Amino acid sequence: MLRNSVFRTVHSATKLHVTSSVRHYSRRALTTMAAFPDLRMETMVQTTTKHGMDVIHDPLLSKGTAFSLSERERLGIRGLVPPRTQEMDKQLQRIIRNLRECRTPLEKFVFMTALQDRNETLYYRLLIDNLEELSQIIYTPTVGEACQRFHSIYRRSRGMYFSSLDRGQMAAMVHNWPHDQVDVIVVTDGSRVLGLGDLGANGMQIPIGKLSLYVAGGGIRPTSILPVVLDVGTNNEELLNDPLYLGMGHRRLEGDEYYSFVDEWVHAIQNRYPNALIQFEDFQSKHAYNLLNKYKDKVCCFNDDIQSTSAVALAGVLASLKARGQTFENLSDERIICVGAGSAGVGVCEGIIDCMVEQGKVKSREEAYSRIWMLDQHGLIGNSNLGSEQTSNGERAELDERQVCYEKKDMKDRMSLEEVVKAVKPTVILGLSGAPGVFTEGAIRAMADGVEKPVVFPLSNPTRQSECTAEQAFEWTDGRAIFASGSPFKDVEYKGQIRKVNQLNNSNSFPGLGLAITTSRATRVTSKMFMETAVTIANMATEDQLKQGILFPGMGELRRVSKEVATRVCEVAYEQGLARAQLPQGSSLKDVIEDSMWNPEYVPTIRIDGHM
Ligand SMILES: O=C([O-])CC(=O)C(=O)O
Ligand SMILES: [Mg+2]
Repeated sequence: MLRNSVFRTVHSATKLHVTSSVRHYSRRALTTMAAFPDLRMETMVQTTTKHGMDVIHDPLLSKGTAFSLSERERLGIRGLVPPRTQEMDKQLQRIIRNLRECRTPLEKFVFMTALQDRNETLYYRLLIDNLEELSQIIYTPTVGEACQRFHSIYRRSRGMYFSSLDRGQMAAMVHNWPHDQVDVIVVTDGSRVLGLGDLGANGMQIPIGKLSLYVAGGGIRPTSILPVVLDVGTNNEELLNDPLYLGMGHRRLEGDEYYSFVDEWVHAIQNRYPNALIQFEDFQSKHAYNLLNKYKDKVCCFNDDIQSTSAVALAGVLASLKARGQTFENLSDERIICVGAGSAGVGVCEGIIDCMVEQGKVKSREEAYSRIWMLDQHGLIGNSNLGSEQTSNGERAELDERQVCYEKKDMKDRMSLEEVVKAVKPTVILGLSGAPGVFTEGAIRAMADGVEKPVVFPLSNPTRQSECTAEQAFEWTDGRAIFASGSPFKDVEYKGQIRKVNQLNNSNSFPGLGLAITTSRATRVTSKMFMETAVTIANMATEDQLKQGILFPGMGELRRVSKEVATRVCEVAYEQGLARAQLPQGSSLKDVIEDSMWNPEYVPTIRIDGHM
């Protein structure tokens, strides 16, 4: 099958389809290929200048025991691997057997990392074929533990680190990355890793995990991704005092120093990879919005925690409307409580407000704000002139301009969740607090007293940080809840009946977005793209699934979800005049998207000399 439309015209004369690693293809190489029996016409090939052990030890080239005899001959690896050539299915059998012998999720994580470091094709095949199970290892929740233990389990480098030692050097340093084409970069400063707080340079596992899903779910090429940590220090005392910690041993840069550091990095990246999509990930709230606002109109970038979380949460609420026998237009009639007023909480609520305003059923943005009650760690953002409940969480810092919009003038400040629930009778409760257990039994039972089908979405990650468990949600609502969580839970048996859980995670959104940006070569990421992502995801479940409480396809169908999302986002990119790629004539957008997705399979490797 044709993999990359860019090469369609270049190679149509030779009827030869090549992988994107092949940039320049000489007549000599073509003649050489014809001389080898495993290279048929109508096949894809990859080329390398490497030889011998260097091929075996390059995870992007290695096929382990799957090199054919003629490949072994021409790559100089005859005798360097066991004699029997094994097909990928046999390799997978061995890998799965070994994986099953790992006792803990963290052991599985280390095992998966080792596989990725040996043979990326096999790693992605295994991941795609077992996404439901293995996303829980390489992504949330296990990736959280892997970050906490990063400096203990560290084996081999992956990605790039830019530290406070590198100021003034970044424009040169980016050229150390070995690939000329980079489509997607995920960058973190490790300051708010999932709901686990400041983990400094240990946060590297997050960009690596996210990018694995870009490849597995969104079909981005493994050579075109770049995981990055901006090591601006850490304020985590435990890490600062740990001699094995691998990041910079000083406190975080702040203020101008911090922003000029990030600025230098963005410029360096723009210089070498002007077309790359930059995903800001797990930045603490105080910087997340500032960085997004600074770069979103200048650079092709977005903030995953603000914008993807917002898209999937909106998708969840919209799909839940259908599951409750209503339509998307009923969004403005919802009464929504959001627990968590950080960048994720505010981002999610802004997405919902944007959608209410776009639908035109509210008269003003202010009216839309009145549908959402926001709580932070101190309680409701209410009116302190009406009195204020004391909490044990110290003083509340001054609210920022985004949080202030949610202030409820007619309610006492700092009311507890349970009090707010009793006063408001919410239809939806969202958790973006990173605070495990804040959805208390009293609050959820009170919610279930007020509505027939309470929508309960504890979205904090990893699983241990979830605002409540799936079991609790069903127990406390007499099995009536519509449930979605950020990290995976198992379906729940309630009074002999199965209650369905949904995983409502950013991963439903970002791989498809990346695929769309890469295919269309869009120059910017817009809020319209996220809103359409939400609507696309919300339309994916069938009537039958909605009746069972399934709001959208699970992680196992990430490739299908990403394809749908990418198709719609691509359309938006063209509608908004942001796309630069010329689409091939006569193909549907969906086919172009499908064709551009990388699929892990072994293709014949040929050796070329470095001068071709
Ligand atoms: O990584 C995830 O599972 C979702 C996310 O971005 C976060 O919780 O920060
Ligand atoms: Mg995140």
